[in-house]
Amino acid sequence: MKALHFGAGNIGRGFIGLLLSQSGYNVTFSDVNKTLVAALQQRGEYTVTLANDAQEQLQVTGVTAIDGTDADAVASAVAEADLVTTAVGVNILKHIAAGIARGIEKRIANGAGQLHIIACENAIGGSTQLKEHVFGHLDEAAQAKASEVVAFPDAAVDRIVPLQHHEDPLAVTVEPFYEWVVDASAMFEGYKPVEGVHYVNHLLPYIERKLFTVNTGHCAAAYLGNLKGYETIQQAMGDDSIVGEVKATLKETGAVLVARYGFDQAEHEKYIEKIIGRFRNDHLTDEVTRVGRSPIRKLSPNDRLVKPALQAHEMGMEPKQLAKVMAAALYFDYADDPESTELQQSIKDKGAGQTAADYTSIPEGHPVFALIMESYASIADERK
Ligand SMILES: NC(=O)C1=CN([C@@H]2O[C@H](COP(=O)(O)OP(=O)(O)OC[C@H]3O[C@@H](n4cnc5c(N)ncnc54)[C@H](O)[C@@H]3O)[C@@H](O)[C@H]2O)C=CC1
Ligand SMILES: O=P(O)(O)OC[C@H]1O[C@](O)(CO)[C@@H](O)[C@@H]1O
Repeated sequence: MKALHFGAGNIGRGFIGLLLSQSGYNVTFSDVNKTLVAALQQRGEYTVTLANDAQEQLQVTGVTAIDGTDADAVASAVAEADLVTTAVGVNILKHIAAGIARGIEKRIANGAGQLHIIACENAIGGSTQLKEHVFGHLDEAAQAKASEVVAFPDAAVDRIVPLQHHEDPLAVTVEPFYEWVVDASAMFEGYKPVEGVHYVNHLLPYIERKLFTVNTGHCAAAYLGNLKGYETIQQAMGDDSIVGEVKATLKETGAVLVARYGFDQAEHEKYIEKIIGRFRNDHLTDEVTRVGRSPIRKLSPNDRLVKPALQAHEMGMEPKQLAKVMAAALYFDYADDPESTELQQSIKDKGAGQTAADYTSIPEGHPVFALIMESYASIADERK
């Protein structure tokens, strides 16, 4: 069985590629990073290390790679694959869509079998977004055919994989925990399950629980830690006041999740405690600049801060702590992150209020907007 995975980065090698390989797939990675592609082609294997006391090592074999900029190679790989997955970043999905569309056309012409394409990104409806990009490259007749033979089930993926600092470009150290949940209701009947994947018929509670707990909590630690000058999440989580603020943030999202989806309160509290323990894993070094990366994406309306804050407001709560994290995100100033530089430039040009309104889409005058600006002003006072 052949799997094609877009993105041979940290999640690609350390999570999705590993699980696919363990399920018996020969994995081909498509990536634009020439170093990674050449190393995968030459060696055909790599090592995943689990960040625990035992430092257990898992060997991933039978892998190779193609150059993601080679349109013919990408289309052929899509045409021949039994499963396609991605972990490139949700904003990159539009860039891989044309190659996937050409591959689908080839599959249709060859009479190839059904195909699942699963985007493993931190976003609600990642595969659905990818489908829209792909279908934008197909004419009406091809779209109709593609709908019969290609499905795009949405997914939630959870495993902390920090930036890697090894001599070997393929080596990857990952936290032991993982969760990969896939929407089975969008899959063709008789699909072959991937070992370790949890298939569910209603994905929304899982993706929102994950995004609004793991990702909201993690970025809270990053943005609040950054304000205090910490360089890593581990340092930030060594500060009791930050841990208190992360917990207060997750209390707000937790209230929304429990009310919306009927999660058991005590179980949800255990889920939060487990996640706080994962953030603290001292076998990992996770830079706040990685976890806070892409602040514009993180401040966008459908993401981990704005969405639960507006849901909380609609339910009659006052999401003060989520607003504080959004305000802290506006102070995330990291020159190597293009979204951070864009955000800082916007604050210089238009002011923090207009910037917050533009990127969060929360209108000025909305009570949550007022909370963000109150926090922004008190952070400014503290920094004087
Ligand atoms: N690292 C983590 O802890 C987690 C990350 N995620 C999500 O997984 C996705 C990937 O994240 P990471 O692996 O951390 O990022 P990464 O930066 O390590 O990997 C992304 C890879 O995609 C490649 N890429 C970029 N453009 C491409 C293109 N046009 N075609 C093919 N490959 C391309 C890059 O060269 C890179 O190797 C993101 O959506 C992220 O939100 C989800 C859960 C955990
Ligand atoms: O690109 P993003 O959304 O920051 O993704 C990385 C995040 O996902 C996580 O791995 C959680 O699954 C966190 O480590 C990290 O904060």
